[in-house]
Amino acid sequence: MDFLDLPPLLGARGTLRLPGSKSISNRSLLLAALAEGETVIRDLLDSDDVDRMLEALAALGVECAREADGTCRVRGVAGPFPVKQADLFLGNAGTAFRPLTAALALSGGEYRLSGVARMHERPIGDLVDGLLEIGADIEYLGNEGYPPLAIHPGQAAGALVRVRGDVSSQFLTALLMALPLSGRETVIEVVGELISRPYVAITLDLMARFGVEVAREGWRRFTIPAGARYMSPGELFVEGDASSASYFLAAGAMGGGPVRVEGVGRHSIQGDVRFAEALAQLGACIDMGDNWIEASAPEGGRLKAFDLDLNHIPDAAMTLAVAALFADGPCRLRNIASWRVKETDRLAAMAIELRKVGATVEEGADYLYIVPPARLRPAAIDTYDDHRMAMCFSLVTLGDCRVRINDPKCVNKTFPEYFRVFASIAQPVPVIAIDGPSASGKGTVAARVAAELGWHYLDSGALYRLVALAAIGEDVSFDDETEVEALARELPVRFEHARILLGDEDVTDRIREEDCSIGASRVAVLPSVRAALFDRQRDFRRAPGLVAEGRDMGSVVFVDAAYKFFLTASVEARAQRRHKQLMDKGIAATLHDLRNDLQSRDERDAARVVAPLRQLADAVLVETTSMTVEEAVSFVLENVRARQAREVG
Ligand SMILES: Nc1ncnc2c1ncn2[C@@H]1O[C@H](COP(=O)(O)OP(=O)(O)OP(=O)(O)O)[C@@H](O)[C@H]1O
Ligand SMILES: Nc1ccn([C@@H]2O[C@H](COP(=O)(O)O)[C@@H](O)[C@H]2O)c(=O)n1
Repeated sequence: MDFLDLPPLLGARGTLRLPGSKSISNRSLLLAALAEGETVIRDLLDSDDVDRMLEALAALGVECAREADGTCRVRGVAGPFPVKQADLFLGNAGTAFRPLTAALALSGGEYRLSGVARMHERPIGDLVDGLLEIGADIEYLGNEGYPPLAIHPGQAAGALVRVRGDVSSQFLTALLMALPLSGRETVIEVVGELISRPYVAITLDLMARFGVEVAREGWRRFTIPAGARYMSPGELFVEGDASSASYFLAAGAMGGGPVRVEGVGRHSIQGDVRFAEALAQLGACIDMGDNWIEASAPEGGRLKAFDLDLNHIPDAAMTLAVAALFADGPCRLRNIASWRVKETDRLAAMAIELRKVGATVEEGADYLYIVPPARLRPAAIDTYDDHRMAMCFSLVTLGDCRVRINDPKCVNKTFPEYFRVFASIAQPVPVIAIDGPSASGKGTVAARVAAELGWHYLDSGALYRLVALAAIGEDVSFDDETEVEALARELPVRFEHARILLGDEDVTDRIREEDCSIGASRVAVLPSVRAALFDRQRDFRRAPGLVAEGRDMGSVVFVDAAYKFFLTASVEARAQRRHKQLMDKGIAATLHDLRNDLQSRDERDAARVVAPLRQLADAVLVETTSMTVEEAVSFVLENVRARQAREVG
């Protein structure tokens, strides 16, 4: 499975431009298609769901020309679709499937509508029932109440249509947008409590811009006037997506901030801008202009625990489920039953994935109760082909916690550039990677640099030495990959200050002995052993920073390290250093043997297929043959500080 590893973050700050709103993009396209005249839609979202709508409109005889700058010119057909037969595939785009079902039911043709497997699990029966009531002819091609559908020419022209409002507000939206095609006055009565009202408000607002004013009595009764016809407004700007804004605003609130999103603001027609109000209730500092919103952390640093009814912002509410991980107590998200019929069963999916990172979660029929963990746990997050799951869980990284996002391309549904934009505001926990051959002094230098900066320190070679020691203890051959890998995965190691414990035994000095040095370089050639130690090494990356030394720190384990060094010295100098080191510890060794041992270990490290020792193009060379330890440490520190100063400047 394709995945994306995101590093732990120190914080988030910056400014970004949001992609266009999915809800506005797909509604505008359909209204422009049904309208008289050409509509120039600016800042149209470029994503999978919009592509499905554009493909469908093209198949139905509507000319849509999309330009590189996000402008789309739509030549309206001034009424029902001219193409009277079409087979449409609509992926998992609810904003295309539901409105097109209604519009095609009133277009007098033969149509088939299908989608991906999940689309066929998402109910549409309430909308179909409403359309049947006014004389449409619609057939279920699979399960009763669900897509795929066949639409036959019908006599859809009733004066009163009833539709349930408590499953999806898109059913009402679909009827509202399609019924002007009948030309008659039609009343829509909502049965049950209407959920997600702000989305219906977007529909009404856009219909009005296309010349159709709907009379509304509360949220129960809507009247479309007789003779209503859509007229192009000429030009229409798509606002930035307020649901997409939620991830960045939450990042600002959880990661210090400020993070500013441009493209939505106080005049937005999207209900999800009210996510900013919810964040403010959690203590975040929110500022808002006509076309931007900015979020920063609460004064006290930590978000407040919350208990909120989130029916009005069902999509952005998912972001609050992840924000709950950062709250100062248990949180309750209420009235979110509609999550169950979205791209996936979001209530179940969210509960499962929140538990993976350490939260205690109670999943109710229409609520989540989330108890944040004392410390977040790294995890591989499954995304269920749901863009919002992927985007939400990227925020876990703000808890000083790495995270793997499985199937990250699911964000293409609404925000193909999400991870690139997220990286532009993210401040990863910095890593200094120091690689080099044996006895070059990288351990000594790395430990001192870490102490000087107050950062964590990783001696990755110690892990390979520990595996070798465990193999010796269990009488396992260094070449037995399966057995050695099992030892590496289970290694009961603890790093306590300067001591290393294997089980309860202090092995700090033992692993430096000759048999462990040779054993380490033998087990290090085994790919599955390296894989088994991979995450263990990455777990050392914690705020405020990490200095990691070894052979593949910059090339494999911390590829994104901000600072990479290759520390080396002549073989002669290294043999002498090691000799002195051993003499000081009272361990006998000859220079000749040490020299041979170093050379053979280096050759093995450089020749292996996986993660060979080599100097990377982006690593700074530190040639220490004629340097003191202090000089080598200063060189690294000065180089890092100079680059930090350049980055700040
Ligand atoms: N300029 C120098 N830079 C770093 N270490 C030096 C230098 N000069 C002498 N040394 C000494 O070299 C010895 C070997 O250093 P160290 O154990 O840090 O190397 P290493 O590269 O981590 O080795 P290994 O890969 O085998 O663990 C230490 O005793 C250290 O004090
Ligand atoms: N990132 C690393 C670190 C070490 N190794 C192997 O382990 C041996 C012991 O390492 P020391 O740094 O303690 O000398 C070393 O010879 C390497 O074979 C590695 O592969 N990758």
